[in-house]
Amino acid sequence: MSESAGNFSSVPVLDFSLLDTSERPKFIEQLRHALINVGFLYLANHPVAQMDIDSLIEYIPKLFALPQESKEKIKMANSEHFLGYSKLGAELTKGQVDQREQFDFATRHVCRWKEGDPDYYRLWGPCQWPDENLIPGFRGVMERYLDQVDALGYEFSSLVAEALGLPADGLSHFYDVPELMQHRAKIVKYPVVEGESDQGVGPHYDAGFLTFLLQASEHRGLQVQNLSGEWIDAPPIPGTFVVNIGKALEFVTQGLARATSHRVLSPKGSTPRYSVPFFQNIGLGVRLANQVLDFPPEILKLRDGRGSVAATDSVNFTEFDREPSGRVNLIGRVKSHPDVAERHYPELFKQIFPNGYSGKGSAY
Ligand SMILES: O=C(O)CCC(=O)C(=O)O
Ligand SMILES: [Fe+2]
Repeated sequence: MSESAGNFSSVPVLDFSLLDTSERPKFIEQLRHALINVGFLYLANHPVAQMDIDSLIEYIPKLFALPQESKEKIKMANSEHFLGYSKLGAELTKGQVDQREQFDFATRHVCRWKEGDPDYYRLWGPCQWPDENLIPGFRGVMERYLDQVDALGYEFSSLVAEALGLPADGLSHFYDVPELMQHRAKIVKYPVVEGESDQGVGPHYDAGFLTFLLQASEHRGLQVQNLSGEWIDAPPIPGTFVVNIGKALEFVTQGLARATSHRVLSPKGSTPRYSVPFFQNIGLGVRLANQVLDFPPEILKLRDGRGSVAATDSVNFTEFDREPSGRVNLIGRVKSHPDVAERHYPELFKQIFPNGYSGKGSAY
């Protein structure tokens, strides 16, 4: 194993409350290290209300316990926005079935697509919510949660800018116009599985800027890959988010902020693992290749000292060098959810799956 700084053996914990103290520079320094060398961090003492988090965590088993037919009523296949319910085994990562059941939600948004617009404008739109009578109060709690993580995401990206030697608003033009932004979140159940595969979700990168992950039960399972390719555990730490970097942020920071490959193993024991990842997006029309940022040489030096990333199984979202962000996202969605794509994006589906979808294709 090489000695480079990127060969981390655990994920650092950062204390958000330092920002209001004289120790602010320490936070920024730790953030810089985590961005460049790890690509993952835990965020403790963050501003999202613990009461709302606790209440969301309480709702999750109830959400999955809804009658199957009421879950199917809001299935993702209904939605050209890829929002809604996916039953166990409906999603692929790199052509392998993920053993997870999930609901995809998003921050409030009205679809802006109209005739003649690029098809990726259809990616964003309203959520499908479960019947309020069956799970009273859930929608309100989830919306409050999404609003708060949304705000944290913007605040955090200005800290990322600062840590990498940019002005605090150095990344904000990627967010387009806030009213036109939509961020997505999943509520996920990883059941205990019997059989050969323990792929909760296979090795992958996230697409966007930042991901804020709530580990909503006590199970281990999340693992992140260090530079030499070893899988490092990121067990749940109560009261924290796991924050990681997506491919878009890696691209625009010239690899300073690392998108780190990660996966989830199915839980052992007798109870399911639950999690809630929130994916912070950038504007659909932004072409990252046209956005060149100027980083101080001493920061770029830290990246160069890190060493390069070992070969990894995660190969998704490689199109940022030529396609607008929305198109990269849409391609990712088509590969993960071919059934939804076949229904709503038949042309693109045919391009990506020219021989149809066999259940074993070349999907992520
Ligand atoms: O469930 C988790 O802990 C992580 C999920 C994840 O990495 C993803 O959905 O992108
Ligand atoms: Fe992920």
